Amino acid sequence: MRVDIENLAASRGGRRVVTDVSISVPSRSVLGLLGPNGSGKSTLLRALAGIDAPSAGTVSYDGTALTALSRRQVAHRVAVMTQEHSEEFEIPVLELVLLGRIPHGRGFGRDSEHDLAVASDALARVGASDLAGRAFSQLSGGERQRVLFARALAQDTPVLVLDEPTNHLDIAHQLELLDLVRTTNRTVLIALHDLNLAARFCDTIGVLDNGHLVAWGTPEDTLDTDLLRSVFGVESTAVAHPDSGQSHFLFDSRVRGDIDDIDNLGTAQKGTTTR
Ligand SMILES: Nc1ncnc2c1ncn2[C@@H]1O[C@H](COP(=O)(O)OP(=O)(O)OP(=O)(O)O)[C@@H](O)[C@H]1O
Repeated sequence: MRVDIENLAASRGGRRVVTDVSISVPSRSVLGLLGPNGSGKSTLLRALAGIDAPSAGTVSYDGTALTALSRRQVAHRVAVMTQEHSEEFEIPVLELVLLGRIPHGRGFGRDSEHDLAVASDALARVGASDLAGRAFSQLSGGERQRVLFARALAQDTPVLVLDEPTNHLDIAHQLELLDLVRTTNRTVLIALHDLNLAARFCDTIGVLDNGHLVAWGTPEDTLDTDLLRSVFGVESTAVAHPDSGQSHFLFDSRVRGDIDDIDNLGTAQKGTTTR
């Protein structure tokens, strides 16, 4: 399913925090959103998933504006994994994953064999079958993240919106989840902080800075040391991966003078006298 974003603006708390974003995301491709803290990634994703109405512009799925669809129709098209989730879910993990089936069913307690099979399969795909009977509230941060990803998969939608789905995961589970994202055959809109993983797993990268889309294209065309300096305020070195040849960024330092206190701390810890 194609996702078109045209001249989108979005607000949080009555303040406009995303301005004039236009991107077209082809069906079954992965768009990675990058940007510093507070640059508007979550706000943009909320608008793309129909959680918040945009303050200007449109989001359409295969040519139909999200605002023209009912909540149920939206739930058939997009599954969302946001950063906010209740820590208080006392229900067992399998029940939580089954909540992803609600748009397909007729109500609570009416899960079919098919729903159970889809939910169990989703848990297996994230390597969390052993957690099925555990209370969600008693899981670790990374376990919760994998279970919530399983719920999104179980919703069985052509579009997935994922807001930093890997931030609690160990490296093996980060790679596993992003492998699933790549091979899931859906249109995926994903916010990430790890630039190297984003470059490896996303077809297209969009870089937000202070609510503006400042770069958009393939990872190779988009990410370079100048952009990382101007948007993230870091000095970096690009090296080619010995096998794939793909650029990999080594982060050297904050741009000098950007945060003096941190610079001073870093210098003191390294025991150097140069600044
Ligand atoms: N519920 C809210 N009410 C008011 N302002 C908000 C709210 N949520 C976010 N904001 C503000 O909107 C701006 C964009 O926040 P957003 O969460 O979209 O950024 P982000 O790029 O996802 O950040 P991060 O990388 O830290 O998750 C920030 O200035 C933030 O303080």
